[in-house]
Amino acid sequence: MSTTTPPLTPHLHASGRSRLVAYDFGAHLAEWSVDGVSRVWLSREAVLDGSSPVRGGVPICFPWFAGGPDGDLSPSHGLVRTAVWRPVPAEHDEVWAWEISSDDVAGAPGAEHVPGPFRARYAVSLRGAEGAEELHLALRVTNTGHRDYRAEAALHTYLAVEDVRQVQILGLEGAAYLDKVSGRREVQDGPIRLDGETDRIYDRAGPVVVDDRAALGHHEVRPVGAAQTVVWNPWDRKAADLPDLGDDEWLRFVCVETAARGEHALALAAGDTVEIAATLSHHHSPAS
Ligand SMILES: O=P(O)(O)OC[C@H]1O[C@H](O)[C@H](O)[C@@H](O)[C@@H]1O
Repeated sequence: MSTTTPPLTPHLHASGRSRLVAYDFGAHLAEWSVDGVSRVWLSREAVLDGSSPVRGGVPICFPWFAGGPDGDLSPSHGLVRTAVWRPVPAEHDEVWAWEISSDDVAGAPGAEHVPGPFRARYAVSLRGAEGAEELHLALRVTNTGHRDYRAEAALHTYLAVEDVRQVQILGLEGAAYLDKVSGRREVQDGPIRLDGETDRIYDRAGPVVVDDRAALGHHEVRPVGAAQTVVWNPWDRKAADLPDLGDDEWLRFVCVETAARGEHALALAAGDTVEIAATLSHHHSPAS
């Protein structure tokens, strides 16, 4: 008997200069390219059969980030990342939209850690401002229960870069952050330059500019509704432990994540709806 898992069925969309690929699994936007060049990065070793999370694109983390407030929850980044979302009609400039609720994940591993009943809607939109292509990602969460609770969330964006060692990240100068590699709290001194494993939770939302100097271009991430920015790259040694990352692929991305975790988790009063969103754009020429 064969144990091969069939590949996920992709949604494909092309308009203007943009091309998008997404899956119902995790409501995962896997790729965004403009004029054939990746802007949102996908690992060439990404597992695309639903047996594990997709490495790259924009994983949705909810209702906890990483291992949650105390670091002991699984699956990592919450259980909607590996759940199949229901496509729902797109509105306005949306390309795709999906929904998922706590009922949909009842019984899934980790369901016992869900802080309360919820309904989530996620939409991917393409917006063009003066010929520039912009990608807009919005996660809206409703507390469908009768009790207030808090939940963590993140849009875990993998930005494609030419060489992460030459990138500088602007917009977080002077921001306090938790360095998850050293375990220390620090304050960002000047632009961020990466020179080793980087896993930091900044207590500041963007806008953030990723100056990809080797590619003579820059990304912009403009978040709404979340107070934090996570910057992550595993670097060579940690990358070698990740089976879904090809050799040297760690050079080709930096994650700049729009996040609400820990004391900045989303406050969901009974019946309330909150949204976290991020708009991504890319421009040629270095950031000034
Ligand atoms: O390997 P994953 O579960 O996709 O997580 C990848 C990374 O996500 C975030 O950036 C976290 O801050 C990191 O600690 C984690 O290693």
